[in-house]
Amino acid sequence: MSLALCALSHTPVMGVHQPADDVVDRVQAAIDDARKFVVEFDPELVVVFAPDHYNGFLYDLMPSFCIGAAATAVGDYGTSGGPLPVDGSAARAFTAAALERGVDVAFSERMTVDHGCVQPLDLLFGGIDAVPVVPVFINCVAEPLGPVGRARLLGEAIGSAAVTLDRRVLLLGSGGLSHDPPVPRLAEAPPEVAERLIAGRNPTPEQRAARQARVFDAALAYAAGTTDLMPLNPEWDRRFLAVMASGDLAQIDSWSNESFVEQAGHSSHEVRTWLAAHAALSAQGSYEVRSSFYEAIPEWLAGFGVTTAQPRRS
Ligand SMILES: O=C(O)CCC(=O)/C=C/C=C(\O)C(=O)O
Ligand SMILES: [Fe+2]
Repeated sequence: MSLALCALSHTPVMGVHQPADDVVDRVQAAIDDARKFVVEFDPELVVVFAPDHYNGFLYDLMPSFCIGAAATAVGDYGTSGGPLPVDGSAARAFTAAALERGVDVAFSERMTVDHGCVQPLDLLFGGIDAVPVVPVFINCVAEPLGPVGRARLLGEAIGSAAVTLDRRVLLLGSGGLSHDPPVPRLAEAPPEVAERLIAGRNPTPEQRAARQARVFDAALAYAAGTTDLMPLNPEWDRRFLAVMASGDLAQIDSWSNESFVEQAGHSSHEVRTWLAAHAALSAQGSYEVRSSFYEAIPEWLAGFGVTTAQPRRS
């Protein structure tokens, strides 16, 4: 058995509204390097820690965490759609391990995932059907959220089960870093949006197109400095990346939910997926960061990071 990690940001705007060519080139080089790392590791299973953006998980039933034994991707923002090759027995084993350790995960035999889960698979594997996966949903948008440390305990539990498999397991974290995209919030939503956040599954193609256009427009306005979306926070991002690289992940337990929003934007909670992936990697002992890319990219509405890591070699 062996574990490896790749954590990277996702953004719906990638390829739609591009930053300067040199920025795109640097991101592409970082993704190409991460892909090379993944190909060399040759995972037999990929655990994807990912948020959802009101496509699979809505307020009619919103868990903090959910492990999928079967899953389908909605194919939003140009990402791959359709059934994922989920390893159901591994998903059930991870669920049992989490419950055994007191992490009350939900479990789904019919999970729906969106670009948060699929974009990294598309970028690293060229699609969703290359390697068996276990999708692990972490609620990062639908307040109220639990304490950030719960994601660390989830990752530790899943990692403790993953190391017992006689397989090469890639731990994939998707999201962040600092960013404040126009994801609706129930507390402030007008009635028709609130209804969508509660029970708005399977939008029509026109409804989905309108939602996506709204995000693209917000990205253009954000890059032009004409929105009230919160600024990216490179200092906060680099501090977070340093905590992940340190291996001393428990220190982030003291980061309050309010501080995430105040300092790094509402969707900075997506870094819970990075935290869970690093915590899972730590189940195999101390680890080392192999590569770390970071750049604040306003055109993509995100502090954009790509990290690869592996167990520390003696
Ligand atoms: O319901 C909606 O309008 C959701 C909007 C949306 O999907 C935004 C996604 C943004 C990210 O995934 C991101 O920047 O992390
Ligand atoms: Fe997101």
